Amino acid sequence: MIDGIIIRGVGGNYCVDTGEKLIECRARGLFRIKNIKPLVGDRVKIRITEEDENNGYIEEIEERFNEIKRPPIANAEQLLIFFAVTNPEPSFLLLDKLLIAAEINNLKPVICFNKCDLADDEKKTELEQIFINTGYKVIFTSKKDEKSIEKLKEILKDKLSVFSGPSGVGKSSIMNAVQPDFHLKTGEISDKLKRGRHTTRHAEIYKLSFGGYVVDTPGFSSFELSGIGEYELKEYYPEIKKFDEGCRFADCLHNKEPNCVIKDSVSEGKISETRFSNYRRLLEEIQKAKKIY
Ligand SMILES: Nc1nc2c(ncn2[C@@H]2O[C@H](COP(=O)(O)OP(=O)(O)OP(=O)(O)O)[C@@H](O)[C@H]2O)c(=O)[nH]1
Ligand SMILES: [Zn+2]
Repeated sequence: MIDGIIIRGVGGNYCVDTGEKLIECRARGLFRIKNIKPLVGDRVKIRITEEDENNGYIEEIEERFNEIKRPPIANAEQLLIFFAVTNPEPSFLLLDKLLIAAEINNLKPVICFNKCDLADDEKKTELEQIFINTGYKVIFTSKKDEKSIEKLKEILKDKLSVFSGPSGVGKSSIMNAVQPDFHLKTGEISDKLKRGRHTTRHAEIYKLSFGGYVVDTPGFSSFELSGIGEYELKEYYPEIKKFDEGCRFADCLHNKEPNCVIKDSVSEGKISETRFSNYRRLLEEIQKAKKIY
């Protein structure tokens, strides 16, 4: 049997990349009986059919370490969270929601501020400071800056990465800068894909010539905080967790309680005001939703 990764799945046909070539596969009936549906991103073992060396059967599916829903993809490793330094201005609330989504889905987040040719060093430092003490990786890219593209390539190399972020921040441009023939490969279907991609359930990951795969997923932006409890929210803010031991109340929500050390950490600049105010907004959203139900 040969190892491979499912890179595309349409109507029960799966395209498996073995590293050497692409094999069109069907799944063994066994999976249907067990109610397992192969997913794009699945690591599989396949058997080539005797009649045709370009066709095969999926015999085994390796255990998944995660699974995202929209689009359905298994084993994604990183979430690239794209925003522009400006034009459009970044929404830090949406950015935080994407960080939480990454955490929930077991993806390593990488914050990527694109169009950095439009920002000076002061602006970049300001953006970096927002994520002080979070431990999150923050990078700056520009399609006009070859060095920044090389750095991004190192991050993407040999991993399955999901691109997320709002429209207009430059995700497609960066994909094309990372691999110029993306444009050609996706070009023919891109118009149709663009119109349909918010509703389409067909998922596909794109192979990088230097190793690794990427997928663009606008669906990830429309993320809801459903399922997170009010006391759980702070678990998704590493810098709050870092300083929250000194808080006199073990169950402090760091919102309206008096003498909260987290508020001191904010005044001291150890936690950014932007992040803290987003935390409180999300907390209020969660509390409001709780009252409705
Ligand atoms: N100055 C500057 N402009 C950029 C950069 N990257 C992209 N742009 C411009 O930003 C606009 C949007 O770029 P796209 O690549 O289409 O953005 P997108 O995130 O893929 O948008 P959707 O496809 O709608 O999700 C285009 O006019 C690009 O030329 C950059 O690094 N610097
Ligand atoms: Zn507190």
